[in-house]
Amino acid sequence: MKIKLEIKRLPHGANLPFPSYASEGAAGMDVVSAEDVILQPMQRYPVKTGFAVAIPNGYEIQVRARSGLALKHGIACPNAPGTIDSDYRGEVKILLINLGNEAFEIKRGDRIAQLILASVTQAVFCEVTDLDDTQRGHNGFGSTGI
Ligand SMILES: O=c1ccn([C@H]2C[C@H](O)[C@@H](COP(=O)(O)OP(=O)(O)OP(=O)(O)O)O2)c(=O)[nH]1
Ligand SMILES: [Mg+2]
Repeated sequence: MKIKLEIKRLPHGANLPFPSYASEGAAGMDVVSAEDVILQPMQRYPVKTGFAVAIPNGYEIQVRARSGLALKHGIACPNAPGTIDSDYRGEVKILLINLGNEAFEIKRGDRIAQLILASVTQAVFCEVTDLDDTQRGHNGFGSTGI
């Protein structure tokens, strides 16, 4: 089953493909840049996509790096995974960082990241004075060994 997502093209997104799955079973929709950018080593930049979306209640979009760009050029999402809230109506931007040693050139239309539609359950805190006992208790951060 596929969830319908409303998408609005912005003027600078003219003629660009909307995010799409590169294979039948892909988890992420590849998203393309709406601008030419040169990302210097260690530089962060919010890359324009040229569209805005209205995500249904109960869902979010996660922005994740593309593994190929990460492996070959060190292109990562510093906020990984980026979060697009269901009530956000602004332009979707892809926050990238160049962790490589060389400048990385992005051309308008290049696939720069992938978008994953994911369900979200909101929580409400309910304060208590004591939590139930468990075998793990306070042990964490490698307490079970490597
Ligand atoms: O990679 C991203 C991450 C966020 N956003 C947009 C959509 C998201 O709904 C909004 C806020 O993101 P987030 O909650 O991660 O950032 P914040 O620093 O908490 O900002 P805010 O105070 O606006 O929630 O910014 C993007 O376009 N791309
Ligand atoms: Mg926030």
